[in-house]
Parts: sequence; structure tokens; C-alpha cells
Amino acid sequence: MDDDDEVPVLIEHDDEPLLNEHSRRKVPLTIICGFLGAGKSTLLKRILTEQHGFRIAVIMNEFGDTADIEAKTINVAAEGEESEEFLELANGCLCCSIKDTGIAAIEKLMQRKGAFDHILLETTGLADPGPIASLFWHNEEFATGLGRDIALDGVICVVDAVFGPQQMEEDHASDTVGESLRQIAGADILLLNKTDLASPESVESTAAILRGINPAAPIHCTVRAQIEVGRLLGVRAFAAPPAFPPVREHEHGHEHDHAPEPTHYELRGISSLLVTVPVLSRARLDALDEWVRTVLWEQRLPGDAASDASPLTVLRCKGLFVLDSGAQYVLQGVRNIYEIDEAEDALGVPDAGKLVLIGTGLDERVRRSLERLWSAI
Ligand SMILES: Nc1nc2c(ncn2[C@@H]2O[C@H](COP(=O)(O)OP(=O)(O)OP(=O)(O)O)[C@@H](O)[C@H]2O)c(=O)[nH]1
Repeated sequence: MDDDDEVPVLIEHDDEPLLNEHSRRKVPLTIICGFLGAGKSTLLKRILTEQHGFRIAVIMNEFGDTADIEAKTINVAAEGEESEEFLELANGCLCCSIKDTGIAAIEKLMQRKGAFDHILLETTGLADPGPIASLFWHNEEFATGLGRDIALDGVICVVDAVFGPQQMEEDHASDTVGESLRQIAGADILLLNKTDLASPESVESTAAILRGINPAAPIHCTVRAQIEVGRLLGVRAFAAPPAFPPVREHEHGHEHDHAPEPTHYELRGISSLLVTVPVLSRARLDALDEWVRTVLWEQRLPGDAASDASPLTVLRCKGLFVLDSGAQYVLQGVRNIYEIDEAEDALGVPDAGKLVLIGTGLDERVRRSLERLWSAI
């Protein structure tokens, strides 16, 4: 990156849409969560020490087990009073250790706005990324405090290729969805790490579970979290159209060794549903918006009473809808908050849209309810 590119240039944006103005000025934030021992620290260490050209501020709860970063890295800056908590690293990254939970750390960090282009927040001890994700997303218009300066870029979940399946197996939660499954559900990118320690078959079967739980998140298989940083950051998971895998339910003759992607999946209470959405008229898009609102806000299918079926909850939803006018709309939802916005950069001309819902009680009944929406006159 050029030095010239790094200097923020102040431009008058008065005549531009509010959203663009916001997104241009905000600092993107990526959340890293993951299973115990899966390789989160390994990933952070990589980011903090490799030459990748990004100026990333990494927030860790404590330097703790990544302490050798300090020993190895160069240029531990004596930056006035805050030197205990901030390290400026040789590759341009900023390492920030805070004992408090995320928010205080981020507030402190934002006093140094301009010294970094991206924030990476490790959420050790925060089992479910959902609440913090929704804090930084969604309230573009009425953002206050940190929400005004920071935009959620995406949530990365690191899964252990060796112990992941067992961790998911043991992750029982009596009346709700277990933590590891919530982390997978809430992720925009899945890193299946430690693949050197598992057989290719077992890596594939774990990947299949991940795809089943979260069909909208790309899965990267890694060894020692080795991955190009550019594939993790700047994904704009909450603004760009989601990259769905192809829906293969009605397709034949594909040269694939493994079974087609499931379009409905259940694992210990969590379920996901992947639905192909035909080209919609404006009126149908409005009807779909109302459907999503009813499901997310009232936890029931339109036309059903709330109590007469298994509980319907949506932890995460993503969608890409194509209108007959050619416009594309993106749905993003975290729990009961969602938005449907016109895509800023439309991806080619897909001939159909897609919708993925991840949560509980999402079965074929839900698919049929959706399909009725577009078959209705
Ligand atoms: N063989 C192998 N070992 C790995 C890989 N990734 C990480 N490790 C090792 O696995 C151990 C745990 O990795 P960490 O990066 O500390 O995992 P973590 O997710 O930060 O762990 P916690 O913060 O304790 O949950 C360390 O000893 C790493 O060196 C990998 O891909 N292959």
C-alpha cells in the first residue's frame, strides 16, 4: 500500500447518500471467535508478525499466551502513558491488550483513530459473538458512540479440525443451542484449522457439518491458521451480497465426491435452511420483508399462531434477492434485527436469489411457507 493511500483525505460528501458517507468513514471491525484451543492465538500471532500490508489494530483480552510476540517484535513503542497497553509492531499493526471486555478496549483504541485501518477483536471468554456483532451492526442511522465510528466487517470462527466434531458433540445445552454451534451459526467466515492433524476424510466430514449449520459462510481449511489476511478482512459481510454456495437440490450429474450441500440441516437443536428465491416483483419483495419481520419479531410463521409449533428462532439470516427490474437486494439479520437494502455492488446477474436462515425450528414447514409467498397470486 502506498503511503499516499494511507492518508485519509477529507472530501465533502454532502451530496452523497448517508450510508456511503458512513461506511467510508467508519473503521471496519472483525470479530474472531472460536473453539477452545482451535488456533485463535496462532491466527493473531500471524497477523501481528507477518508482512501483509494491512494496518490492523488487534484487541486481545490480554497479551498473555502471545507474550512472545513482544519478545520477538521489534519496535515496542514507548507511546506515553498508554505504552503498557499498546504495542506498535514492525509490520504496522497495533496490538492492544485490555483486561476489560471488548467495549472499553475499543473506546480506548478509537482515541488513536487514524493509526490503523482495521480492528480485529478477539473474543476470548465470549462464547457467543451474536450480541457484540449486533452492537456494531444495524444502527447506521441512529448510531451513537462507537457505532458511529465502527462498522462490523465480519465474524470469523476458528474451528479445530481435530477436536471440533467432539466439541460440537459434547456441547449440550439443555433447552437452547450450545455455544460452539452458536459460534458457527454467527460466523461469516469459518476457518477449519489444524487440518494437518486430521485425515482428509475427517476434515471433509467436519466441513460438511459446518456447511450444514452455516451454508452462507465460506470455509477455509488451514494449517497453523495460514491464510492470506485479505481473505479474512474487508469482506464487508454485512454490506456486500453474501457468497452462497450453489444450491444443488434439483441438480444431477455433478462431478462431486461428496453429497450435495444440504438445504435443510439439524444438529442438536440448531437448524439451517437454504432456500432458492426466484426473481421477485417489488410487491413480492415487500411480502418477503413482511414474512421476515413476522418470523424474526414474532417467532412464528405468518398464518400460524405463535404457540402451535416448535419454537422458531433465527440467530442469523442472510439473503440475496433479485428483482425483475434487475436490482439486487441484500438481507442481513442478527437475531431479531434485520435489514434489506439494495446491494451497493451487485454481483453479476444471478438468475435467482437465495435465503439462508440459521436458528431453531427451521424445517420444511418454513420452506413451504416461503414458497407459498412467491407462488401466491
Ligand atoms: N499441528 C498443528 N498445531 C496447531 C495448529 N494451529 C495451532 N496449533 C497449536 O495448537 C495449540 C493451540 O493453539 P492456539 O492458537 O493457542 O489456540 P487458541 O484458540 O488461541 O486457544 P485458546 O485461546 O486457549 O482457546 C498451540 O500449541 C498451537 O501451536 C495447526 O494447524 N496444526
